Amino acid sequence: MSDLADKIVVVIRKRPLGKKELAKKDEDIVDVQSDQSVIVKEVKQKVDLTKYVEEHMFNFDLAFDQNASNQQVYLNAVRPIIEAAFNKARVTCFAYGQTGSGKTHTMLGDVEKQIPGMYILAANDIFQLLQQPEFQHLMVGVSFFEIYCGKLFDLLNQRGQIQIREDAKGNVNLINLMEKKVNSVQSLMQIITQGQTVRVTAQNGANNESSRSHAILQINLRAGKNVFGKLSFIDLAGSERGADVQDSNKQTRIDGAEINKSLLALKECIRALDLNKNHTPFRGSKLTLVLKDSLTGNCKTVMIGNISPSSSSSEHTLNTLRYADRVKELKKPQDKQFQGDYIQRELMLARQNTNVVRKAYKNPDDEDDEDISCNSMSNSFFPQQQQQQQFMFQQQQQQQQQQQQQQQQQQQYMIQQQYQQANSYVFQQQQQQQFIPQQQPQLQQQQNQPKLSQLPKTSSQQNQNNNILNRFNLGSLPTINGGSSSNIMPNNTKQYTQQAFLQQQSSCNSIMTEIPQQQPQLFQQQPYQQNKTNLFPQQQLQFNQNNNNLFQENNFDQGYQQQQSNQQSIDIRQDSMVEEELCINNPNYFSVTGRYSQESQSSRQSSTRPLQEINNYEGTKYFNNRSFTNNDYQYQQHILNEHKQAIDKIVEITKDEMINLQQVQSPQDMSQYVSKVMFQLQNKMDLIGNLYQKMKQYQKDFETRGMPFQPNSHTFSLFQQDDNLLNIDDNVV
Ligand SMILES: Nc1ncnc2c1ncn2[C@@H]1O[C@H](COP(=O)(O)OP(=O)(O)OP(=O)(O)O)[C@@H](O)[C@H]1O
Repeated sequence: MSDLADKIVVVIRKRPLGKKELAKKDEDIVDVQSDQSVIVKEVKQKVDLTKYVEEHMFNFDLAFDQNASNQQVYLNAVRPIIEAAFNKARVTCFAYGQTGSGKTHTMLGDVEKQIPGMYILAANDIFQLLQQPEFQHLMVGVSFFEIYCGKLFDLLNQRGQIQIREDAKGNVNLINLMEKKVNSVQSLMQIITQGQTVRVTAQNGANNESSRSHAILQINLRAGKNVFGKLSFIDLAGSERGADVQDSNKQTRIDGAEINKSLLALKECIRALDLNKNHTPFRGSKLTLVLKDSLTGNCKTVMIGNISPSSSSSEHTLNTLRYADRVKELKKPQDKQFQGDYIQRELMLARQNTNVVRKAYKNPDDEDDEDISCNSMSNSFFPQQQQQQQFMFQQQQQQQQQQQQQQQQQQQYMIQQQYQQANSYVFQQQQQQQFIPQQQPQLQQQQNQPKLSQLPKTSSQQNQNNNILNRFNLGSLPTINGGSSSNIMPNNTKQYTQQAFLQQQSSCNSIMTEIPQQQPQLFQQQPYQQNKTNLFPQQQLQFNQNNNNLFQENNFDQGYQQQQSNQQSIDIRQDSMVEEELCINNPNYFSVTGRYSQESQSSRQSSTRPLQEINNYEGTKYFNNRSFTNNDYQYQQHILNEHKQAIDKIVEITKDEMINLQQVQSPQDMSQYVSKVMFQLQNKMDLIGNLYQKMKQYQKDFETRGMPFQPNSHTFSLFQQDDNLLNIDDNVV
C-alpha cells in the first residue's frame, strides 16, 4: 500500500444512512473496518430464493466511516495538497460517486447545517499561508465552470460557453473563461455561491440535474501573470449517469456516453500519472484535457470516493469502490503477473473476483453467521459458471501461494546480494556525496518553505476571513499553525447566504478585478505565433497547400462526413485535426529521421523528402512511382491512430460486456443483460464498420497513387517514435 506522499491518494468516504433510507428500512451494508479497509456486504439470492452475502473487501490509502466530519477528511487527505500548491505544484481534489453519495456535501459542505466543505477549509488555509512573507507577492484568481455534455460553461460569466484549444506546444487554453481576483475567504465564498446559483438556475431552465455535469473550481496562485501554484476542486457528475446509455431518450443517452467517456478517461490519466508514464491520454475527454496541466509534472491528486451505505445502492457502491481500486491497482503487487500485456490484464480483471467471500445471509432474527463455501452454491442457476468460479478461485489461491514463495525467495536473494555488494557500494556512495553540495541549496530552499504547522496564527486579514468562517461550524479544526479554531462561533448561515446573494452583483464587481483568462494565454501565445510565422513561413505555406491538395485529391473527408451524425466521432475528428496542426507546426516533427530537427531553415522549405534519401530505406521497392511525402506520412499516421482509438473503444466495450456477463445471477437478469449486450454489440459493429470503410479508402488511395498500403518497417519505426505527438496510448501498442 502506498502512502500519502504519493502523487495520487485515494480516499473512500462513507456517508450515514439518510432519512428516506432509514424509513425504507434499508440496511447498512458498508463496514469501514480500519482507516484503510472497506467491506461491502452484498446480499444476493439463489434460484431457490435463499439469500446469501458476498463480502467484497477493498483497501485504500484512507477510509472514513459515517462519523467522519468534513474537517477530518480535509485534515487527513486534502490539507497536504494545499501545502504542495505553495511548493509550486498543480493539485487536484475530486469527489467521485453516485448521485446522492455525498460529493457536494464533501466539497461544498452544508450551508444550512453550517458545515464547511473542502472549498472553504482549503480557502481558509490558503489565505493564512498567503500572509507568509515568502508568499505575499502572490495573488489569488478563481474560476468556476462546469462541463456538461462535452461543453464547458462559465459559472462566473452567465454560463457563457468556453472554448477549449490546445496549441502546438501542448498548452491547453480555455478561451473566454473568467478568472476573478479574490483577497479573502469571504470573497471566495461569494464567488462560489454566485457560481452555484448560476448552476442551479441553469439546471432548472434546461431541466437538468447537478449530477449530470462536472463542476470545476480552480484557484490559481499567481505571481504576476504566471501561475505559481494551482488548485482544482472537482465535484464530478454522478458516476451512475454513465449507465444512462440505455435510456430511451436520445439526449440522455448522449449525456450518459459523455459522462462515461470522461470518467474512464480520468481514470486512465490518473493511472498513467501514478505510474509516471511518459504519455497520458488527456484527449480522451474534455475533462481530462482541461486538467492536463494538473495531471502532469509537479502535481498531486486526491480522489475522494463517496459511497452510500444503503443496501439499495450496493451496485453503485461497488462500482465506485472498483473504480477507486482501479485508479491505483497497477501499483499493487498482485497485478505484477499481468503487467506484460495490457489488454490481457484489462480483460482478465473483469473476470477476477479475488476479494470476495461468500457467507450465509444473516437475518436480523437469526443468530448464526456461518461461512459458506463455493461448493454450497451448486444449486445455483448457473452450475457451470459456479464450477468455473470455483476453479478460478482455486487457481488464484495456488497462484497467490506460488507468488508468496517466489517473493520470499526473491527477498532472500536480495538480502544476500545486498550483503555481498555492501563493500563496493561504500566507495560509490562516497563519490556520490561529493555531488550533494550542489543539490543542497535546492533542498534547503524546499526545507525553508513554511510547513502548515509553522504558520503564525492571526492577523487583520485572518480576522476578516473569520467573518465568513463564523458562519460555519469549524468545530475542533486545528488552524494552520496547529492551534484550534474552536472559538469560531456558529452564526445564522441563512442570513449569510441571503447577504451573499444580494451582495453578489455589487460586491463582486466592485471588490474583485475581473481578469479574463485569455489575456495571459494571449500573452503566452504571442511568442509562439511569432515563431510559427517567422521560422518557417514558406514551408508552412507549402505544407498547408500540400495538405489541401492531398485532402481534396483523395477526398479524405469522405470518411469523416459519414460520421457527422455521431457526436463522438466529431470529437475524434477535431482531436485529430489538432494533432495534424501539432505535427505540422512542431519543429521537431521530422526529428524521427535524426536529420530534419538539426537542419537549417532553408533545407526545411521543401515538404518532400528527396527520392534518393527514401531509396536508402528498407522497402524502397514500394516507392518507385513517386517520393514519399509528408502528407503520405500524416495520412498513414492518421489511419494508424484511428485504428488504435477503435481498439481502445472496443476493449472498453468488451470489458463492459464481461462485467455484464458476470452480473447475470438469475433468469430475471436476462432481459436487462440482453438489451445491454445488444447495445454494446451494435456499438462495436459501428466502430468496426467505420474502421473497415476507412481502411478500404486508404487502400484505394494508395493503390491508385502507386503507393504501398502496407506500411514497411521504416514507416513503422516512424510511427512508433512519434507516439507522443500522435497521442496514441502506448499501453495498447
Ligand atoms: N458525510 C455526510 N454526513 C451527513 N450527511 C451527508 C453526508 N454526506 C452526504 N450527506 C447528505 O446526503 C445527501 C446527498 O448528499 P449530496 O447532495 O452531497 O450528494 P451528491 O453526491 O453531491 O449528489 P449529486 O450528484 O446529486 O450532486 C444530502 O442531504 C447530504 O446532506
